[in-house]
Amino acid sequence: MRQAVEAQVLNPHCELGEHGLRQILTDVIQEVRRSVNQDIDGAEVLHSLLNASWLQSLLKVYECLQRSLRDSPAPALDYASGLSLQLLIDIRALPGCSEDAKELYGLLRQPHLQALLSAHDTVAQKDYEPVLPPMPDDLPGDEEATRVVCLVKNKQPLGATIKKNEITGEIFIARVIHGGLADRSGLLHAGDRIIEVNGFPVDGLEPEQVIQVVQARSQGTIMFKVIPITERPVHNQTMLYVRTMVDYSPQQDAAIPCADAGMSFRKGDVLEIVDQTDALWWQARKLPSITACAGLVPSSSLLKRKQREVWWSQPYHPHACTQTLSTVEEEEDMMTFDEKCVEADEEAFESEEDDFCSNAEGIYLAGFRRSTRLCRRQSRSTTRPSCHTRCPSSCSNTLNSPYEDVVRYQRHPQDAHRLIALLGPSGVGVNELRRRLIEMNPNVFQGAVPHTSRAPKGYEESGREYYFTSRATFDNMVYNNRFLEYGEYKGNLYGTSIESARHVLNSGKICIMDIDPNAIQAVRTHELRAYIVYVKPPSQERLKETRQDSYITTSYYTNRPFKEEDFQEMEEAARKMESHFSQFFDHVIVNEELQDSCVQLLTAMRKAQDEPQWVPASWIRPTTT
Ligand SMILES: Nc1ncnc2c1ncn2[C@@H]1O[C@H](COP(=O)(O)OP(=O)(O)OP(=O)(O)O)[C@@H](O)[C@H]1O
Repeated sequence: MRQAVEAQVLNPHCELGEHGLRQILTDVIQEVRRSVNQDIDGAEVLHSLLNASWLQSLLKVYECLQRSLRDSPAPALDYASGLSLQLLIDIRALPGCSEDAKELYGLLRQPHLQALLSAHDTVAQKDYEPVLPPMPDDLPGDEEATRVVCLVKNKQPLGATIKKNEITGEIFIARVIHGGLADRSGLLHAGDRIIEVNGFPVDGLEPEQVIQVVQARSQGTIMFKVIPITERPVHNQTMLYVRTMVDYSPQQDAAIPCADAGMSFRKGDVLEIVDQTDALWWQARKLPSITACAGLVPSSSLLKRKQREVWWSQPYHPHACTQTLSTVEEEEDMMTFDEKCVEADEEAFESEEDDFCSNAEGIYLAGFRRSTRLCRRQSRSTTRPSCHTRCPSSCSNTLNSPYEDVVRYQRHPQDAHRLIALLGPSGVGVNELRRRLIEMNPNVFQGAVPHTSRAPKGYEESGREYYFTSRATFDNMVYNNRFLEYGEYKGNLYGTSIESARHVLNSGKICIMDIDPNAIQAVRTHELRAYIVYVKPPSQERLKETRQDSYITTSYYTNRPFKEEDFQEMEEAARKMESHFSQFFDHVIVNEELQDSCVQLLTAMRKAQDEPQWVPASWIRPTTT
């Protein structure tokens, strides 16, 4: 009896159709998922859910079902359309019929009424019930021991992997993919033993042969006879969201149980981990998710292991680890049911150009010092670093872990603003954009005032152009990890301190800084909650067109127009920056037209402060390491 009921549930004729209950349920799930992803205020979610039209429809369906269960309505007759036909014949045969009879004749002939009566008869005769495939004759007497599961396959994969017990030759379901057909049926589980597929006994077959049997029917009903696993493990899955720190391609991973069930990702993608039961292979969805079906991804420990292996094999290409993922021993015998699957001297600069400029209202654009920028550039061009960054305690963890735990975060209007950190290859326009933004909105944006060990000039004021400190004090601040980044240029020390950024944020303004990529980790902290904007150069052609009247800051005393090789250098530097750090970019602006880029930057700023964003979980739940 139970087998028959399960088989009925899976039969396509029993479904309510594309726009029926199933569709409503799918909409509900999507809607709830969207709301959860948005992480908006709980009351708001509840209110919109309760008001939603799909929920009303669902409740109506539920009430009708309840009423029908309670009243068990029985049809007065199940041949209403036949009766109406008889009536039509009788009325037509009447010698002189009344106006009422004529009206009744006209009504009964209406196609809508005939369709209604026909539908009535179908329901009354229970003609809608599924036509099941005949039950196998040789079902064992012990009804509980086996289960017959009919799945209606509509070109989509079945979403399960299988494995063979090499000693007994028995075939088992290895895993069921979340959201796949098998999972949605709720009738197949990891550990179930498959006895037959479409009437073919599968014991002793190779997994590939089982797959061939399944593939023989790409559409329609597929019948499995299984012995359900006796004790299904109970897993209390916690919702986990991660940002990927590496690229992954299942097609290049020989160890994945089933490449077709795998999910590729690029660094920076946010994944929802829906299943962590397997220590090696997790199931995940990429956000924002458009498919309900999850995919296999390596677990954190497995991915770390893969990274280490590549590190050892290619010690001079630290970032190649993410491209060639290979060796890990796996369930060799794992197969899927699916298609193909088997499981400068600053003085000179300053006198020449107002690098440190103030506008008519006396707005000081701190942090634009050429010396700091040149010190950074010098650091990049020499093997001996002259520019250093602070590494917070969580930094090494983030760098080592292929997945960073993230949560949805929206800044509370009363909280300090998030720091905005701009970065990009030298010459792309980071400082130009920052300068324009501050000049346009001096009450909203402000730079962090840098520190220097050099002596102040006559017109300079400490805390305005720079914080002037002695070398010993500067060294002490370095020792105490108080700089986000610092470096030496022409014998003087320059740096931006955490306190300086904090000072701007505490004043209620948005602190906007340009940083070296190596300082990303230093600003991605619980306190500063940096929003990283990467300024990307456009194509070489567009660079040539847009930078015709622009001047590059060189390490010499004068600026000069851009040359072809500057653009090439910029492109190369951008490529490297993206390949090493793109996972940390919250927003990317391709700096073609300055005006457009400014607007884009302003929009990004607003989003960063006012809209929910994925941020490291440690910002919300700070660790005490
Ligand atoms: N979209 C653009 N169109 C035309 N010129 C631009 C554009 N963006 C920036 N520039 C110009 O390019 C030059 C270099 O820009 P900027 O000084 O901002 O570079 P940067 O990214 O800060 O690099 P660095 O820190 O090495 O100086 C400036 O003259 C600036 O006005």
